[in-house]
Amino acid sequence: MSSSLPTAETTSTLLDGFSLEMTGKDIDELTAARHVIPGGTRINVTFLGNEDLPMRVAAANAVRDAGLVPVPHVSARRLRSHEDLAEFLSALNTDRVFAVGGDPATPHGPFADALSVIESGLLEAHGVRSVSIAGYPEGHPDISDEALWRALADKHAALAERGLTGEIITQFGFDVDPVLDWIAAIRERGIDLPVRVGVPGPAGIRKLLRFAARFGVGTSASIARKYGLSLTNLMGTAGPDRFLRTLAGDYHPGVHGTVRLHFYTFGGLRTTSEWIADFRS
Ligand SMILES: NC(=O)C1=CN([C@@H]2O[C@H](COP(=O)(O)OP(=O)(O)OC[C@H]3O[C@@H](n4cnc5c(N)ncnc54)[C@H](O)[C@@H]3O)[C@@H](O)[C@H]2O)C=CC1
Ligand SMILES: Nc1nc(=O)c2c([nH]1)NC[C@@H]1CN(c3ccc(C(=O)N[C@@H](CCC(=O)O)C(=O)O)cc3)CN21
Repeated sequence: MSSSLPTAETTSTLLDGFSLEMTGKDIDELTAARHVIPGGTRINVTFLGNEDLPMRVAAANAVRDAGLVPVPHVSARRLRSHEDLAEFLSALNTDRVFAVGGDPATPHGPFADALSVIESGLLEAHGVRSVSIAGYPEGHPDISDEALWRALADKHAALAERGLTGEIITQFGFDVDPVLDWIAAIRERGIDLPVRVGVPGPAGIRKLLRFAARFGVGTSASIARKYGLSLTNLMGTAGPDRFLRTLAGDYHPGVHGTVRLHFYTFGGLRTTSEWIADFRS
């Protein structure tokens, strides 16, 4: 892909409609960040092992009370039963969710993958109208590319059959090239869902490398250099400015279709929100 220089306009357009992510423990962060987050911004709320239902519902309600749009995660493998899912959805009272497989190596209940949550019918039965699904430009450490491609096609078809709108949220990464190559590949496979490119929010280099290692995200020396991650000065911080400029420069609507941004905040919802406000100004 020929790298072209991004204009301020293409970079700003790319940032339109960006979404953020928080965990159930980040409500104070949300309150602190509220003044720099545009009204109506979507905020994904994680579904992690160290959170419980009341925490997840409280976080989603805090997002709504702040005039923002919660997108609660539903981690298939962490659900203990159909009732567990039904109880969660009725407590959330949300019209959109992010349905994701979940990190447990073995499912805690009847759902082994996001497709089975979609096919349960429980989402639309509880008022959900839009379902985000996960995407892996760089593959997944424990799942074959073939399984990921098949699951993506099955989820895309299942959403269409059920009249549910959707989008794809990609795993964060530090290298734009595999992201745009992957988006071009899904378009060739007829998957036209909007793609929210996962972007690491600004954070300490040590923290970025720790989460990259935890989630199987590539941080080779060449990728680190491209991103501006110094692997020697681990005391420093790094933001996604180069990543976003490269993405804006190499993005072609005719090839890649609708692309937006999803910022993973790693506990830094306020830092990320302020960084985005500065980057846009
Ligand atoms: N923001 C987030 O929370 C994100 C989480 N993930 C993680 O990526 C993995 C896959 O998620 P999806 O793309 O929604 O997959 P999926 O639910 O569509 O499943 C795709 C295929 O991988 C298998 N699979 C799913 N999770 C697995 C796991 N933890 N270990 C082994 N096999 C698994 C499924 O059985 C299925 O065959 C999950 O572990 C998920 O937690 C990925 C991206 C972002
Ligand atoms: N495979 C996979 N599983 C995931 O759960 C996952 C991904 N990928 N991709 C990116 C997002 C980011 N995720 C997370 C998970 C936990 C924290 C977390 O523990 N945050 C702490 C503070 C962070 C710190 O300071 O270390 C918090 O309190 O929010 C953050 C992001 C979950 N996500």
